[in-house]
Amino acid sequence: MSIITVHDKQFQPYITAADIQQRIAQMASEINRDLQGKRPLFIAILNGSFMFAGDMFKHITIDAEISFIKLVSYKGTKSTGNVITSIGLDEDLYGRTVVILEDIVDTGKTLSMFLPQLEHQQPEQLLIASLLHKPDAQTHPVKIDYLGFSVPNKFLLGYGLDYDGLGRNLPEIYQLVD
Ligand SMILES: O=P(O)(O)OC[C@H]1O[C@H](OP(=O)(O)OP(=O)(O)O)[C@H](O)[C@@H]1O
Ligand code: HPA
Repeated sequence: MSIITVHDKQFQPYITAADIQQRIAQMASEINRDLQGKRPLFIAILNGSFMFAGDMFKHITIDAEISFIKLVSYKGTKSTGNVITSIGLDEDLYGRTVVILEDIVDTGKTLSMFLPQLEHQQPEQLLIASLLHKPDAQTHPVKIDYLGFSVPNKFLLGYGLDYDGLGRNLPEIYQLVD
């Protein structure tokens, strides 16, 4: 692995494909152990989580379902501010064990705005699995139940994460060179 250029910026190798795969297998085995008999519904948040979700789900050996949703942000009223809603969620979450699959929790804003909408449907359990977390960037509290890697507050690329549309196809994760 070496330094790559995407658009106008340089990125250096940060997490190898092998390390990502190994960590995901460990996360999946924790989930298999914890959620045995619960028939969890995994909800993957597009676009970024598509690779993580696919690789994670291959390691899930208990009965489980998966659904993919896209979050849409729009301007609410003066009192509600910006609102995040989802498209593509057809399942009824009432009484279900739900596991959200995210590629990254950065500021935490996306999930902290969206999770109350899921909680409103009264799932039995609402769990978060995120491949990456930037604790130093977080401004909105989000409790992550299954975490792949805690990372510094630097822009990342690859394995689903993009820089202006490019780089999602990289099998490893790169860090912006500053
Ligand atoms: O914790 P936050 O600061 O809210 O950032 C995390 C969110 O940002 C990314 O999505 P993005 O909105 O870039 O869309 P994408 O998945 O389509 O790239 C990522 O997939 C998370 O959903
Ligand atoms: O570090 C990042 N890289 C790409 N997309 C992102 N979305 C939130 N954080 C990031």
